[in-house]
Amino acid sequence: MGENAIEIEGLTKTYAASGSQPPKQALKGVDLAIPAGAIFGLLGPNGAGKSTLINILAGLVLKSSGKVRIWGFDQDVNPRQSRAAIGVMPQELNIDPFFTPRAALEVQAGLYGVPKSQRITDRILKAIGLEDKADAYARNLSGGMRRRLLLGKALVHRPQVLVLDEPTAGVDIELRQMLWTNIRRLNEEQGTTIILTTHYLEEAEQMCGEIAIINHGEVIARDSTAALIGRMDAKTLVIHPEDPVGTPPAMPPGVETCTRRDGALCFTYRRSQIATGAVIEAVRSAGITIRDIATEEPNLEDVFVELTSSRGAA
Ligand SMILES: Nc1ncnc2c1ncn2[C@@H]1O[C@H](COP(=O)(O)OP(=O)(O)OP(=O)(O)O)[C@@H](O)[C@H]1O
Repeated sequence: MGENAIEIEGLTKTYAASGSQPPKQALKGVDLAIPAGAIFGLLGPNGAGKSTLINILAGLVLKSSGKVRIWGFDQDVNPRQSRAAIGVMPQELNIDPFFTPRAALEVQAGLYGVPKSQRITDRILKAIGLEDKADAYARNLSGGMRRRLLLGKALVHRPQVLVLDEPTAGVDIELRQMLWTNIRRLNEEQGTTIILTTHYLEEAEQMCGEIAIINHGEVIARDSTAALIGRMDAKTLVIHPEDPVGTPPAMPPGVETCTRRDGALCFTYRRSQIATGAVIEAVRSAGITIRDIATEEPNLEDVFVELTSSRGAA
C-alpha cells in the first residue's frame, strides 16, 4: 500500500439514454488521490456527480473509462481485493424490515465472506449503540437507529476505507454528534480512511482535513480545508462604535461599508489589496471612538459558493 487509500485517474461515467432522457455524462475525467488515514470531504451541488463517484468506488456503478485503485488494488485487475478494502454507508435507508440488527450484520458479513470465527457483530452493535435492539425487527427501529445500522453494515469486513454518503442528512443533532464521534474514533483508533459527502459545509469544515469540490462532473478544487478557505480574499472588519454613528465614515476605494442593526459598522474588502490598518485609520480619522473590534474570516461556505456559482449551469 502506498500513501494513498484511493487513486482515481481519468474517471468518466456516462449514463445511457433511457426513454426520452438523453445520455448523461455524470463524470468528465476525474483525477483524485485520497491519502490513507484522511477524513476527506467530497462536496458539490446537487447533481454534481458525488454519488456516481462514490457508487463507482463501491462497485455499485460501472465506470465508462478511467482507473480506480482502492488500497492499492486496481478495480479492474483485483476486483475482489479492491472491494474488500472499502465499506459504504449509503444515503438511502435500504434495510430489510424483517431482519434484526444482529441478523442484518451477520448476513452482510456472510456476503463479504467473513468466516464466523472472525465476525465482530457484538463489537459493532456496541459501537453503534444498538446492543439493546440487537434482536428487534428492523421495522421497529427509528430512522436514527436504522442509519446507525447502515454504518454498522459498512463495517462488518473491517474495511480500510469507509465511504459515507450524506451520513447526517436529516438526522437530529444528538445522532449527528454520535455518528461523528463513532467516525472520528474509527479514524483515530483504527486508522480508517474516511470519505464523506455532506451538504453541511460547517460539518465538513470541522471534520475534514482535506476536501475536493466537484461540479458538473469535474473536480474544480482539491486542497486542505485550511488552504481552501485561505484562498478567499474577502475579509470583513466589524467595528462597534462607542456612540451611535449617523453617517458611515469615508473609506478608501474598494471598501464596502454597511451598518448593522446593532449599530456596528462593517467593512468588507480584499485582504490582498487593502490593509486592515488603513480601514481602522479611516474610522478614527472620522472622529469615531472604537469600543470593540472584530474580524470575520471567510468560511467553507463562501469558498463553495464562489467556486460553484462561477461556472454556470450544466
Ligand atoms: N442512473 C442514472 N441514470 C441516468 N442519469 C443519472 C443516473 N444517476 C445519476 N444520474 C445523473 O448524473 C448526474 C450526477 O448525479 P449524482 O447522483 O452523481 O450527483 P450528486 O452530486 O450525488 O447529487 P446529490 O447531491 O443530489 O446526490 C445528475 O445529472 C443525475 O441526474
